[in-house]
Amino acid sequence: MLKLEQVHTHYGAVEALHGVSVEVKEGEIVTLIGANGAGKTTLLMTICGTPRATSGQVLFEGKDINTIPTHLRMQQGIAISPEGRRIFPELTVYENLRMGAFFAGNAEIEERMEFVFNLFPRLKERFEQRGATMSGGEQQMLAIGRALMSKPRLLLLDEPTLGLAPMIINQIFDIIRQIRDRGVTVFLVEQNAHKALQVADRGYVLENGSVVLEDTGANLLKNDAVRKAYLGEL
Ligand SMILES: Nc1ncnc2c1ncn2[C@@H]1O[C@H](COP(=O)(O)OP(=O)(O)OP(=O)(O)O)[C@@H](O)[C@H]1O
Repeated sequence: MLKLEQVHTHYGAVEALHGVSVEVKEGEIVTLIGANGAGKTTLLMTICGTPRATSGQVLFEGKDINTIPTHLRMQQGIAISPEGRRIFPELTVYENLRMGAFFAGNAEIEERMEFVFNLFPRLKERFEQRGATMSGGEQQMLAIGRALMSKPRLLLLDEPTLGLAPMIINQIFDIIRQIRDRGVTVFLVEQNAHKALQVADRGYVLENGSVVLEDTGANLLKNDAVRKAYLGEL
């Protein structure tokens, strides 16, 4: 579904990704782990097109999307729940969700809203509440729900459990599984390596802008280098 081949991304003269190749197949949950500053957010944003890859290919369903602008990539079926959630604090839950389906007609919005409320009953209960007044976990649910409102085939999640309490973290991982089971492919960036690899079909380890390991989630959990650097074991 998604294939990055030898992708290089720069911020000005500084190269943040040094020839990264990553694949996400339809129906998978793929996890990307890595230390602070490794380039995880840059990788997700390169898929979205801000910034664009300076060389290499970003293929979505076989087509190179690197030359098309971000909003057209979204129209092709990619959505992101960004780092830090970036919900609209002054808007209500309902209004935030509508912003995620900007180009859809009313009937379609209702259908998508039902899909989101089914996954997140809490959002339905609070649909008139302003974003800013929601708890961290609720805001994260709203950010994921808003991304789902564009009816993506590929959902990119950037650190969805950052700063949340353990119980909420478990809920979010449970919801990620449910999203995949309902037909949306997931590419997940996480610092919470243990849970993120548990939920993953496959995973990648990014270090200093390069992929250094790739394997099934189960094998990465057993890998000595991963256990030492990312799981606090050994
Ligand atoms: N807008 C920017 N301008 C210049 N350099 C940037 C910019 N955004 C990120 N970088 C640099 O690119 C590198 C990768 O950053 P990135 O945010 O992708 O890492 P990350 O793995 O997501 O880290 P974190 O887990 O801390 O979010 C870092 O060296 C960072 O300083």
